[in-house]
Amino acid sequence: MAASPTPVAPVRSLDAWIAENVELLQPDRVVWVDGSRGQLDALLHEMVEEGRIIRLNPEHRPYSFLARSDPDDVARVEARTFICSENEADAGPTNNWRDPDAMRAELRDLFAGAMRGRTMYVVPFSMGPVGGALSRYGVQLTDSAYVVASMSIMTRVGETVLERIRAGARWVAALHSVGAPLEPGQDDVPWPSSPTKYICHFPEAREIISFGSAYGGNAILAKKAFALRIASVMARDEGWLAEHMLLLRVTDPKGRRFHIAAAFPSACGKTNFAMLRSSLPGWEVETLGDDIAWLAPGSDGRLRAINPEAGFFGVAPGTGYGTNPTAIDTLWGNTIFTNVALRPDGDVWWEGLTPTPPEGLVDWRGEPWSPDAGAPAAHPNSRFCVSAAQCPSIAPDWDDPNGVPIDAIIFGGRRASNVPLVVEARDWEHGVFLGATIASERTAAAEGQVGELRRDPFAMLPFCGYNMGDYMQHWLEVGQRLRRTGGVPAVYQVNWFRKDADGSWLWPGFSENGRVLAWIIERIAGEAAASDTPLGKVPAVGAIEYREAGVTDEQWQELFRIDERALLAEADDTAAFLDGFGDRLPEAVRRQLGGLRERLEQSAGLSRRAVA
Ligand SMILES: Nc1nc2c(ncn2[C@@H]2O[C@H](COP(=O)(O)OP(=O)(O)OP(=O)(O)O)[C@@H](O)[C@H]2O)c(=O)[nH]1
Ligand SMILES: O=C([O-])CC(=O)C(=O)O
Ligand SMILES: [Mn+2]
Repeated sequence: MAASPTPVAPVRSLDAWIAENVELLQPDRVVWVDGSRGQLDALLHEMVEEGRIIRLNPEHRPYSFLARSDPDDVARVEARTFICSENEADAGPTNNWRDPDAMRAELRDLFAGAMRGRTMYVVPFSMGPVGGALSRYGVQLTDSAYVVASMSIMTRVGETVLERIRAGARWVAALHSVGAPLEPGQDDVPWPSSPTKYICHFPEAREIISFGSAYGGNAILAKKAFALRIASVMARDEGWLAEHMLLLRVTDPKGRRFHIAAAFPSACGKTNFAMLRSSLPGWEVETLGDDIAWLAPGSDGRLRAINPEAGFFGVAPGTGYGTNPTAIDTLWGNTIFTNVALRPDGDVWWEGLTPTPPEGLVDWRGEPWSPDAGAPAAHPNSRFCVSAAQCPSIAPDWDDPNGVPIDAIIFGGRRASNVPLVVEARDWEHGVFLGATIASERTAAAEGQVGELRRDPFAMLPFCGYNMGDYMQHWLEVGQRLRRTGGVPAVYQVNWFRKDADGSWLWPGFSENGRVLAWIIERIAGEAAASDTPLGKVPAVGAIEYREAGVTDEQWQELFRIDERALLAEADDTAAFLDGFGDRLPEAVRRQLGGLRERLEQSAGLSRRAVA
């Protein structure tokens, strides 16, 4: 039998891979994306003409567009996301696994003829500045013009990358189809997609195959699929870290500069923190990245980080002048919005942009909307896609290929109870434990029940390309290596989302998070006081001026209240979660849990005695 063309054969050469996929997918035409403004302009114009996107009123929002997705294609589909490693154990208990050969066979059937009636775009892209030591290349084939336009904003696309690949640089193969071929005479829809969805990763082959969705994290394959899932495997093999982290530089009133990387789960505040305007005078934050960081021990012995992306794919709802003015100033134009509401004047709106909605809105589905509709006008996971360079707080050297040296790593999550506003880890091993045991309430960033508490280790639950137990071990090893050179960053845990008994936020968040950042920096500089708790060190009395943030003494106490009984119950839950990793769980993580339980028991005993 003649070898059938397959999207899944080991990649021989770029041209052979494309030729095989053209034969299998049968697109009407193939277009190479060259990264030029002219080509992107023409593509966007064509999409407007075809009714796929709406051009916003240029008087309000120049060169900006609104895309409305299929109502069944609005978020990442974690249940349809697979790590197809050769051994199931290498995917680990937190990933869906499929046998790579079986998966490839199934995908081959799905992809046969999948691009009939459509254009196959060839998108060569670089994660990180082209030519940078930490940068990596990829090529995405896609039949979605929306994905091409988004990739052009989110990554460095085009000729310069292609030259590197032609010169022999390694690259990741990323195949994508919306899975909606057009038969002759068949009418198209604005957002083609398929009810059958597969987001598949082949870690050993460094390959991605995505079918059926055009939504961000499922389809802009440079982002979650490459820069996190495949890159985390590369990082494991090569001794670095690929993380779901924002990157920022903070300059204190004395003019000293510090660099922070922070991992919060999806829709838990990375973009907002990366663009922080601190309420504390004299503290300046510059943005380096808002979602993904690649970190590697540098020749200077420190952990250095780059933002591999070139744009922001940010959550719209909740973004307003009162919360994130920098983001609002970033979005003045040149932006692709997805699933936000449309105003009658041709501009956009979403919940939180202004305190009250304007009259005459059209909702994200394209239906007339009024405040009594009983559902938000913008989808809770509606997004903006805009170039990083357009952000007023972007650091002038944000795309330095050598990255920045990291002083502190912060882990966060969305927790109504139990987790204090801020905690300092006792050391790196304790910090790894804090990262490994993050739990967070589910958000609209993925399909599923919003609000449900789940474990999200390192904010990487949906993004780790291998066994999460091995991943914890890898973190411990990177720390050991940095310790030898004196470059271990400090580690902190934050929680902006603790609530009181009535369900109101205890902490105002946003610009007031600058007070927490200042305490962290002063700790690193050896200038701020802390007190010990069973969870780690917290700000000493007077170390943070919370009253200036409008927080009462009672609220402050509640923000740091340690409920030993609830925390011991959570520790039991943590033990059950960690047991799931079996012999892949590092001993150090188990030891940390033991230490936490001991400290909590002791503290509970002390308070019992105090009461008696
Ligand atoms: N209450 C409160 N809400 C916040 C805070 N920071 C961010 N949010 C809200 O949380 C939501 C998500 O915030 P983002 O900054 O977009 O989250 P992200 O981590 O960048 O999300 P992804 O792009 O999904 O990875 C938005 O609705 C924000 O308004 C905060 O300090 N307090
Ligand atoms: O991947 C997406 O669709 C957006 C994102 O940043 C996340 O979910 O963390
Ligand atoms: Mn994200």
